[in-house]
Amino acid sequence: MIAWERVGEELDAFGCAVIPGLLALDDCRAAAALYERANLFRSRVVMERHGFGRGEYQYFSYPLPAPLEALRSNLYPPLAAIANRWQAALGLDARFPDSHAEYLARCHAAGQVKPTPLLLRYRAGDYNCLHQDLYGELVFPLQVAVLLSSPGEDFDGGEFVLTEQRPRMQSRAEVVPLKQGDAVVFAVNQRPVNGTRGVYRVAMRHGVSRLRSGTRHTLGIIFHDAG
Ligand SMILES: O=C(O)CCC(=O)C(=O)O
Ligand SMILES: [Fe+2]
Repeated sequence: MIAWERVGEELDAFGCAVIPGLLALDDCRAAAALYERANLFRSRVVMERHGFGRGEYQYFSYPLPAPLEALRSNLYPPLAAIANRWQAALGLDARFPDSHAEYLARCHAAGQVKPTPLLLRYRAGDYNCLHQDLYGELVFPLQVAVLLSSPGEDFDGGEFVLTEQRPRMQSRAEVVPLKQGDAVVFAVNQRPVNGTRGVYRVAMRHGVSRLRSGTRHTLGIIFHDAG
């Protein structure tokens, strides 16, 4: 069982929350091994070629592997409830539908048809520059990354980091400690913050610090599709 109430509170307070042990260790190993199965993916990105960092990732093709499809659609409804709370706090009228199938139908109708779940692979010296996974007008405001490798065992360094850009203020950084199988839920872009003079928005970015040794795999679950 996922403690969604705590996850929601931490997202409200910090823009990120950990779900401990979202995947069992066997499932982590199985998911990381998919990286070698080129036929499962629609494209491969070598980060250095684009100035995104160092390391690589691949976007899955549709149909997604069944466990990934299930994870994406099962995580969506509780996250949509949080996202809708954020929409209200920001004074925005649009609401996210209850099911991921409905949300994807909206993405597809808007021309965002390409699947966005991805597997990432980092080796010694690799890193992922601070970024936002925006792929078109439709943006689901929360996303999930699952650490598939074991820190201190499979790799060292390579920490998940977030920054929060506050209006006319200095940025705040957050390092998220993860164990193998843990997931981090975080804001894709903007989130509401309660200030003394009402709600204001901050913009988040995420990335990964330099790997000191070993190999690190992650599974990224993004809920909007790409144009
Ligand atoms: O490797 C990571 O921990 C971050 C992956 C990432 O950028 C993502 O899932 O969008
Ligand atoms: Fe990302």
